[in-house]
Amino acid sequence: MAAVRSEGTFVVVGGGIAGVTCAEQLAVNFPAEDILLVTASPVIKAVTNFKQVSKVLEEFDVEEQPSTVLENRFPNIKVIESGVKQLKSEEHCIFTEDGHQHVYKKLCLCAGAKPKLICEGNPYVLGIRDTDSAQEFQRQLTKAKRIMIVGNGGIALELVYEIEGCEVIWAIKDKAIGNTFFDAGAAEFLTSKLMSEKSEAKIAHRRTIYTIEGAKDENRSKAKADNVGSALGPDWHGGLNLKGPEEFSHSIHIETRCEVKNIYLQEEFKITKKKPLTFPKHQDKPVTVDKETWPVYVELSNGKIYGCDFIVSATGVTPNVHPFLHGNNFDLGEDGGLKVDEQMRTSLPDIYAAGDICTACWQPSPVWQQMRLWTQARQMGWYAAKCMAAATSGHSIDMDFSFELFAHVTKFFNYKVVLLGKYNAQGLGSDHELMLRCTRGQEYVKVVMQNGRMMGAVLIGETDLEETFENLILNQMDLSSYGENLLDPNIDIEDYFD
Ligand SMILES: Cc1cc2nc3c(=O)[nH]c(=O)nc-3n(C[C@H](O)[C@H](O)[C@H](O)COP(=O)(O)OP(=O)(O)OC[C@H]3O[C@@H](n4cnc5c(N)ncnc54)[C@H](O)[C@@H]3O)c2cc1C
Ligand SMILES: NC(=O)C1=CN([C@@H]2O[C@H](COP(=O)(O)OP(=O)(O)OC[C@H]3O[C@@H](n4cnc5c(N)ncnc54)[C@H](O)[C@@H]3O)[C@@H](O)[C@H]2O)C=CC1
Repeated sequence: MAAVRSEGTFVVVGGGIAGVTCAEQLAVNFPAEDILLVTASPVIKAVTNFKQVSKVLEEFDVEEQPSTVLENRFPNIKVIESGVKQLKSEEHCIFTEDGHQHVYKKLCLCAGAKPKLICEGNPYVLGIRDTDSAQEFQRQLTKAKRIMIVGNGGIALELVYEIEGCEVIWAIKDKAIGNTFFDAGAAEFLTSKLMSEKSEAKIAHRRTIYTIEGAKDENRSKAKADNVGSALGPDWHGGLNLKGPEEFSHSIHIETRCEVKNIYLQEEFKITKKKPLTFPKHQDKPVTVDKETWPVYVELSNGKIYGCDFIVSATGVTPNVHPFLHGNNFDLGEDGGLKVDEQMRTSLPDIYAAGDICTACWQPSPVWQQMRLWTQARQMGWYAAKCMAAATSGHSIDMDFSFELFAHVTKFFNYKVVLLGKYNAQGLGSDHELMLRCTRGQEYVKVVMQNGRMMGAVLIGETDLEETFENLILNQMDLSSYGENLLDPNIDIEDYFD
């Protein structure tokens, strides 16, 4: 097919939250110009029901929409559903799979990230990123008696809570669950919730088993995708039936402080003649999975070997910089993302980046850090468009307020979770203090203090403290004189600081 050369002005690559937000904002700024949104996925992600909860905290839904919906809302946006196969930055041009090329005045790369799998190319190792990979996971789960989940971040936390009717072996490197979001205290609070709520269970006759290898209370309570689609987000599992074939609700066994050493397929395993561990012995085991053989065996660094039906690698993401950016001399961050400065510019002229693909390399506010999250993808996409617009008229703009304070609101184990600032004392060294308030089964409040100032907070449950704490972190007021009263449940802290 003959190449068609279009003279686009602003080109955005990626139909996820970062790319769509960037294109929308460019369309508003330049109503008389065409904005090209080039995306490999057949649907785009749109932010709906946006709510600014407080100065920095925001909540919104995310909808998959056909690209025509976006084009109808913004007549100057043209969506091209085709993957970019090559960028020629010196020629200010991208080449798409459909044989076309598009010249840009300014380009914003928002191609997201892909799962960083523990073992690439192994058909028994699944990553979850987009709708297709989530559906493939669901399909395989319906037949699975036991799976292994590797990783201790957002996806793993959500999966262990949602999966029913299938034994789950959860292998984590750390000694407590949820290391990307929580410290050991919060992890324990959540663990007890998982044990109690799930055992009381949605359906009374179902039984839950929960064991943590190496933890103090070792006993249970009774209680393949190509990854070109956009990343899933809040409530991604809501529409999926995450149910295995068995009749119990939960059966989770956690192996702490270990990594995957080897993965053997059934045939390889027979040759090595290793003896698999059976599921840890306990009296109320709800099901006996007396299979002699499993499709795949996982050897952990603690020497244990588990057979299972498949493995979910929930082990983080890698920015999508290959292969289409190959041959361009981008500066990359340590995590492999495109380095961007405080104006969202990459190291190459007229090329910006936003969302999961980029690595923020500006001097951040003392209470902000990058995390590859939905909210940051939206904020970066919006801000990148503003920067592109300003640069077009020869200006630069001040960093957007949303980068002043890290703020994330989400849900884990059915609890509202708010994370603010240096919520895990990230980068503060030993020079900090923690204050805690915890009511089992109800709320967990932790604040991180340094020199009498609040630097971060973890709020689990309906604490109603987010707005006040957000202000206290932002204004860096000296709180030394309040001491522990700060978390006294009998003091209405909102009134205190009004
Ligand atoms: C299972 C799961 C649950 C999550 N839950 C949450 C949550 O609860 N809260 C939260 O804040 N965050 C959550 N996240 C993270 C969040 O989804 C991402 O941080 C965010 O969606 C990233 O947006 P993005 O636009 O940068 O990238 P993506 O959404 O990955 O979009 C990238 C886009 O680029 C396109 N693309 C890729 N390569 C090319 C190419 N060569 N040519 C053209 N187009 C290309 C893709 O088709 C896609 O449209 C979750 C992620 C996952 C995987
Ligand atoms: N509610 C929320 O906010 C959610 C956010 N997300 C986001 O989606 C993205 C993908 O999620 P996750 O894959 O869970 O990434 P993640 O970054 O949240 O967690 C990755 C986990 O894998 C572990 N890990 C990394 N390499 C490993 C290895 N080789 N062996 C064992 N463990 C290893 C890390 O220690 C970490 O616990 C992340 O950006 C995450 O923040 C995902 C789900 C929910």
